Amino acid sequence: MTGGGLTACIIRESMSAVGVRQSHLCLLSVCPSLLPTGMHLESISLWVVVLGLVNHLYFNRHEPQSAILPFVLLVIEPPVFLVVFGAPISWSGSRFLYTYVIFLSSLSLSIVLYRISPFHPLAQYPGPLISKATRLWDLWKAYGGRKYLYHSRLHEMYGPYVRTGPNEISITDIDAVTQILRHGGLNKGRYYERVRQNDIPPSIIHALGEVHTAKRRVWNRALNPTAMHDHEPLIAKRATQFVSRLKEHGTVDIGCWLDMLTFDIMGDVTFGGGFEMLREGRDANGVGERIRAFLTVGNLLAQIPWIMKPVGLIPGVGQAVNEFDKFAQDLAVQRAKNGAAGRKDLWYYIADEADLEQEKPTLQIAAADSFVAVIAASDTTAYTLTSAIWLLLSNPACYQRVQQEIDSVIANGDDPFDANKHRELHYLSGCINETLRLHPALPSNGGTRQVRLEQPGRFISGRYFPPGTNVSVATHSIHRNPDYFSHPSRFLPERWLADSKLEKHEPSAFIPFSLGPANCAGQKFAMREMFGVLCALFKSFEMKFADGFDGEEWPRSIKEIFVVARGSLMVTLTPRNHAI
Ligand code: HEM
Repeated sequence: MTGGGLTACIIRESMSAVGVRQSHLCLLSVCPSLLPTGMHLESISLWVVVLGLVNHLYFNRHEPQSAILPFVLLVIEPPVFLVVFGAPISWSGSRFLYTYVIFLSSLSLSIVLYRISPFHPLAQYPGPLISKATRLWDLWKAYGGRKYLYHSRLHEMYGPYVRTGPNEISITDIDAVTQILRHGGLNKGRYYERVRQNDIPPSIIHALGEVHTAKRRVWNRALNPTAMHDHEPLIAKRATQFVSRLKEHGTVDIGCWLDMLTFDIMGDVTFGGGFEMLREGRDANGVGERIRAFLTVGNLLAQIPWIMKPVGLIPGVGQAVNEFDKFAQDLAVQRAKNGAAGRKDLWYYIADEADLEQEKPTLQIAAADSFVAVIAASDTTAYTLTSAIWLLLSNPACYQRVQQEIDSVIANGDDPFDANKHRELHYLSGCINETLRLHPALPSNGGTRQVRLEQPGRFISGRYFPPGTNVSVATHSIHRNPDYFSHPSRFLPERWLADSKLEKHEPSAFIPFSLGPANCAGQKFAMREMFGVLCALFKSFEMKFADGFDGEEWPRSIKEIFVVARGSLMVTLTPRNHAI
């Protein structure tokens, strides 16, 4: 064996020992005999460029599951290459550095040129050059919480199909969106992978295929009309407490109080109680903070799924996620210990306490799913209610009309939570729909869907989506598309009334709860809650923006973090003589 061959052999062995698979070593097995002996810097540079191109070719076909392997390879390849192919060991550090620069430059350049070239499989889709070249641009927009607004502007410029990443298309064509989300459409993509990569069991949000179907069966049972009989009194009880707590204050951040209300409701409905934020007047356990930290970090990491694992290992970054998981586990353990408190809460169904499923979930799995109820139901509903109040206060004529309607349907002393009365509140229904249209709680419908890399490409609405394409459903843009709704940016609750005169109104383009088998499991619950809370508020108070509060500024505080985070909405409440 020659000296170079022996070195290569040692390196191969030691790399195998640290877990680098044989197939990856092929990157290093460019035959030494091809190289001239006693190579000069120039000829080495050429071969390092080739090494960069070989890496691109390899990773282009084998998308990394995590950045750890590519990172290790990128760090060790240039020095290994030099040693294997006989560069003098006496070479100075600056020459090694030079080799790295050449290697990384050739690799990056080749990636970028390919992505923006006409040879890329998504080349036919229009979009900004920077988005075609790198995901870092979208990551930056997501960091500011305004990615959905940026995508909306791109759709106005480029049309219904926009390339928003090297392998990502954002879509506003509702025919395509329906095909993507319905049965047989596209699976949830790598955005949802954080949990799938870890030891944490997937919740309903992350699960795919049969696992999802089984979970969804349980959720449907937990929120069906019979189960709702148990949940509804809890909503009414908390909403009544909410009103009486508000009466103790003249001016409040209504968004913050709505957060506390929805968390308390979901604490009761899911775990038989435990948060008591309304009583304390604050989020004493930091539940909301933990959820928002978890969603913010998760949403950013998910923009580039393969960096999730290594970045998650950085202290502080993974901490938000881990703390959150532990918190969910603690609540589950507590509830399992306390029992059902005489009522069938969501835990009763999710943990299958009635033994209806073939396989009973472990405590860890049930904890993951039941905490989804708190995440999925609280911020979404609180944000929609806050937006409804903001939109009504910003449109005084609509405010007057909805108040008159509620007063005429729900007489003083009547139950504002009566579902039969809610069915008569057509204008209020229009206000809620219009809020969901203009301010969808998941502005990008959650994460991306994907044509999986290992599957054949798909034709959707007559267009080809090659394997590996991520597809983003731009709910916010769809809802504000003039092809689907007349005066799309205006708050016009009457567009939802039977006698509406507005020319364009496309109900199939109204998707705040998503579509298909993974649509919102709690849609009816959310509607019941929002009708009840708004009726209780309008019967109890006159509302106006607090003195000195700039109502027009509030929308600028809205940030997408999968769901939505937003700033304070200061409102002055004056009790009415319409006691509930
Ligand atoms: C205004 C309030 C709400 C809105 C706008 C909303 C919207 C959505 C959307 C868009 C999704 C799809 C997410 C994705 O594909 O990643 C979703 C999923 C889900 N939502 Fe809601 N939601 C609301 C309230 C609720 C409530 C109150 C509950 C429970 C009581 C709930 C439970 C769920 C669950 C369990 C899922 C996952 C469904 C599945 O994967 O099969 N949501 N929601």
